[in-house]
Amino acid sequence: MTMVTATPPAGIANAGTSDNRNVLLSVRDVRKVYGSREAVTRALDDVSFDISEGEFVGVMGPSGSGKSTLLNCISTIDTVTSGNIILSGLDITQLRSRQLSKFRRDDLGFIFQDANLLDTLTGFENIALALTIKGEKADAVRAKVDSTANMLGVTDVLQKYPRQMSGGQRQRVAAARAIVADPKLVLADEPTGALDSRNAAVLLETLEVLNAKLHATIMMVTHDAVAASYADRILFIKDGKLFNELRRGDDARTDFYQRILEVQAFLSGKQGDSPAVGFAPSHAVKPRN
Ligand SMILES: Nc1ncnc2c1ncn2[C@@H]1O[C@H](COP(=O)(O)OP(=O)(O)OP(=O)(O)O)[C@@H](O)[C@H]1O
Repeated sequence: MTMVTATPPAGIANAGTSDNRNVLLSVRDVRKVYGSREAVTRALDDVSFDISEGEFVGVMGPSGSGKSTLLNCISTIDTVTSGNIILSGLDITQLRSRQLSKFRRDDLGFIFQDANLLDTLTGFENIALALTIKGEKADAVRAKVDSTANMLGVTDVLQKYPRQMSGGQRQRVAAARAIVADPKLVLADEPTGALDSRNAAVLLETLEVLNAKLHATIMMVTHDAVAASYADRILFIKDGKLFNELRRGDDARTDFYQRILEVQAFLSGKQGDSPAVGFAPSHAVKPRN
């Protein structure tokens, strides 16, 4: 295991040193190349940023820009070609298989597009699984599951099986499962992708609760500007590179949403004039009047 002290990435002033909270995650000069010879894809091309403890960060970008690759490298499902990913001082690109399993189990929580609950387990059992695997005592498991379920409004479905729950309830149970073991980082991959707008809003409010009340650090990949507007900060990726960063600051969510739409429009080529070309920290992109 390699312990590394996080330093700001070279060449990008203040890149992603999000605020004065402690840095939890440092992604440093990460490159991911698929294929070889004539069929090479640089899915990630020297990507560097930090995420602070307690931050809620969205990752956006056009299809094929490298969002899933980034998430997969951070979750250690995929390996980087070069560069480092440091979580709480631990360089996770250097972990071996047993350490990797422990890291995924103890330090990460996952929320996927489809809830990925186990069909043969009740809501309670699904949420409790991570704690049970860790060997926690039954009383502690019950107390943690009950309080997390209560916080996320799924107490009523704890005895139901996933097929007996609505899509929104399944996603909230999945959110409870992601957070119950108190992971350092929650990774969400298009968590609202399979939900209608009402259930999406409930899930996003759930993520807000995880972030604000339970101080969960969340990194969420999304195509959806509404979903992204719940985050504190958005990283935009284009062609495997960090293209821009937006911070919500004190903006109302609706104002932040408008600024996100502006960058999205530019990224998809629908707007001729760049709102802020290049990776620019903080409030670089302002809404136009
Ligand atoms: N296993 C692989 N082998 C070869 N190329 C890959 C592989 N996985 C991803 N890529 C390529 O890497 C690039 C980034 O893909 P990635 O899935 O990270 O994009 P994305 O931003 O998540 O896209 P989407 O929004 O469509 O899910 C794409 O050009 C993709 O074709």
